[in-house]
Amino acid sequence: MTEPLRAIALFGGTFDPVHFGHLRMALELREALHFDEMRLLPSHQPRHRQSPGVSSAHRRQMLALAIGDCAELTLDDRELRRGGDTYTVDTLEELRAELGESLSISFCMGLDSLLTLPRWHRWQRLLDLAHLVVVARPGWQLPSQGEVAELISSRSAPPSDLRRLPAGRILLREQTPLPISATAVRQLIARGQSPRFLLPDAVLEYIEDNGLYRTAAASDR
Ligand SMILES: Nc1ncnc2c1ncn2[C@@H]1O[C@H](COP(=O)(O)OP(=O)(O)OP(=O)(O)O)[C@@H](O)[C@H]1O
Ligand SMILES: O=C(O)c1ccc[n+]([C@@H]2O[C@H](COP(=O)([O-])O)[C@@H](O)[C@H]2O)c1
Repeated sequence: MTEPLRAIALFGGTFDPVHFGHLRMALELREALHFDEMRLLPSHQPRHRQSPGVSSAHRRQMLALAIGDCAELTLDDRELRRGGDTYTVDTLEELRAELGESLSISFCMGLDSLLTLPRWHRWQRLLDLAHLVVVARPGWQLPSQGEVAELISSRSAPPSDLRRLPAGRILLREQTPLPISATAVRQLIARGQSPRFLLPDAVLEYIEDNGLYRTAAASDR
C-alpha cells in the first residue's frame, strides 16, 4: 500500500469578523479528515463582494485572538501580505510553487461558497491545484442541475482520496450546523445588541476596544 500524502487544508474567508461557525468548522474538519495542518486564510480584497467593514489588520488581529493557543488551527496571512484583489487561484498557485506537487491541498468552504464557484476567477483551474471540501450550511441546498451539480457528480470522492491524490476531488460533508454569520454579528453590534456567545470573548473585547462595526455602513456589507 502507498504511503498517504501529507495533507494541508486552507479555510479561506473574509472573517469580518471571525465567529464560532468558522472555528468549529475548521476544527471539526481538521480532526475528522486528519489534516496535518488547518490554516485559516483571510482574504484581503475580495472582488466578489463589498469591501470588508474593517481593515485587513483588524481582521488579522481578530483571527489571531480567536485561534489563541489552539494548536490545531494556524493563520496564513499571505493574501493580506500580497495585497491587491484576492483570487484563490493565485494563492493556490503560489502554494503549489512553494510546497510542491506531491502534497495534498484541500480548500474548505461552506456550501454557499461552492454555489458561487462558476463566478470565481479562473475557477476551472482550482481543481488542478486543490481538492474542495464543502460543508453544509444551514439555509443552503445542493443544486440539482447546472454547472455546480455537474461538477459535484463528476468530482465527488470518498475522504480517503484526500490523502491519496494531491488535488482534483470534491468532498461534501455534514457537520454540526451552526447558523451563525458575520453579517448577523455586525448587525447586532450596529443595533447596540450583544453578539456574545456567537464569537470568542477575546474577539468581542477587541471589537469593543476598537469601536468596530458600530455604524450601519460597516455592518451592512
Ligand atoms: N456558520 C457557518 N457554517 C458553515 N460554514 C460557514 C459558516 N459561516 C461561514 N462559513 C463559511 O466560511 C467561509 C468564510 O465565510 P465568511 O468569512 O464570508 O463568513 P460569513 O459568516 O459567511 O460572512 P458574511 O455574513 O459577511 O458573508 C465561507 O466558505 C462560508 O461558507
Ligand atoms: O477567487 C475568487 O474569485 C473567489 C471568489 C469568491 C470567493 N473566494 C474565496 O472563497 C473564500 C470564502 O469567501 P467569502 O466571501 O465567503 O469570505 C475566501 O477565501 C475567498 O477569497 C474566491
